[in-house]
Amino acid sequence: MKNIIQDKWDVILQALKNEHDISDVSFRTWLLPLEVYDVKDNLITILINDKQIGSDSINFIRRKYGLPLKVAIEEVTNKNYEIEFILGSKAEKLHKEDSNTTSSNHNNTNTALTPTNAYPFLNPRYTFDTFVVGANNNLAHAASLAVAESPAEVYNPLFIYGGVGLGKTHLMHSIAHFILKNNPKAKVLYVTSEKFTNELIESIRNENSNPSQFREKYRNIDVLLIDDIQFIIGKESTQQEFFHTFNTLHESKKQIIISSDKPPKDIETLEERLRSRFEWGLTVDIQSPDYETRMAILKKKEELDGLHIDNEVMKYIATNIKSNIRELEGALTKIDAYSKLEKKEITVELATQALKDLISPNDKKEITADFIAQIVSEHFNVTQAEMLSSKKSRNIAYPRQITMYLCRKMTELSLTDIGKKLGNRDHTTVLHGIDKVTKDLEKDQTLQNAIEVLTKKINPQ
Ligand SMILES: Nc1ncnc2c1ncn2[C@@H]1O[C@H](COP(=O)(O)OP(=O)(O)OP(=O)(O)O)[C@@H](O)[C@H]1O
Repeated sequence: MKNIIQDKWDVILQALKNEHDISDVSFRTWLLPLEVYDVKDNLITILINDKQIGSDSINFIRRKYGLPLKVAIEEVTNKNYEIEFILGSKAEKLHKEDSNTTSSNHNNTNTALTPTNAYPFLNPRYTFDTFVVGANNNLAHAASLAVAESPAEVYNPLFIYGGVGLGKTHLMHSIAHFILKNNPKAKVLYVTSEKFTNELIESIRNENSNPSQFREKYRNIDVLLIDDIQFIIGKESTQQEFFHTFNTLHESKKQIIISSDKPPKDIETLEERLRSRFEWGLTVDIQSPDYETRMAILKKKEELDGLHIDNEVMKYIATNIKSNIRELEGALTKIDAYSKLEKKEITVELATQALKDLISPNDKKEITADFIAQIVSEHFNVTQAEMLSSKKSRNIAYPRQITMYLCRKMTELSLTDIGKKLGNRDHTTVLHGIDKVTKDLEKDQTLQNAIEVLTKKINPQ
């Protein structure tokens, strides 16, 4: 038989949401999955589904939502209850004895971040709202959201790892957006470790610039998100500088979020002192998505891009592209472009034709010019359309030349073929581009770093 709390549970949650202006994603992640497990006298036991959000979430939910939930219950029922949270996985073992370990240790202090200017570069599309949660990433998602709601209070640092193109950057940008939305004055800095390295090199090399400017920039922020940390590995001076940045921020209770392709223990050349610091907080992983999640991601992308693609075609893509979400999304874009170019309706047959380079029968993926162009354009924040256009401004022409260089190095394509793929350019233009990049590489360390990062992203083995 249902009790009054269970009867009114939806009303209680809604009251809580409205009262505290809780975002939809936070509501969906933390509150909707809560279940009333038991009500005895004035003690309500609430079940947390730790399979979905991880057992660490119990402390976060207790701290962040314990008191507001208690108040909402009192408002709706006119009765004062104590509440206690338990993990779903431990529920069977529960001794239902009276306990006062409820929200009494709850701490509702609101730590507003120091108001200063925010200056991140963030992709507006990478938010929690556009992030599809599945079994492969639910723990990473929950931990990211907890950090976004309570920076420097829960997991510090938060270390997110996973294979190429599985959503690490998307999650990091989501955290930054969320924090800035709550507090537009927070100083949030998102950088790739490559950029961190380049800026450090620049500050050491450039006589006019003062190394302390570099330090000031990195140590006077509220939240540092550093993406693809694996690329500073092996660079001793960068590791050393990062170590000091980390310590300064951590000591002054600033949030640090790090992403990598491997967990700290598997990064061979990582200095021991950094490794142990990375493990101070919480380490979460993102795995390859299962079929249902792949379908959900494709549907989300279809909706966001305003495409209309037949379900059978979606199934074809989701069945055949398994391990990389970037490729999954790229496939959808490619099919759409192919159908426009050929002026044909999108069918499974057309999809098979359009994706023949991506989906080969023995599942051995070819590195294509399209894929290289996609990775390079993401890296330099230009669109693929701009890359293929006739624009000659340096910020577009240089990534284009880098694409030419990488196509030459990483594929079997001829100069003529590369030119065709990159907006129908002739082979002398391609040759010129490749020569330029080759020459620059001899002396430009920033470019060397970029090529190293791009090569690893294109071909992770
Ligand atoms: N769960 C998800 N829901 C929706 N889109 C996703 C999801 N995961 C990844 N994506 C999309 O897949 C693409 C690649 O993701 P992202 O760049 O975040 O991967 P990454 O793990 O940082 O890759 P890399 O290791 O190459 O840096 C992005 O366009 C991102 O929006």
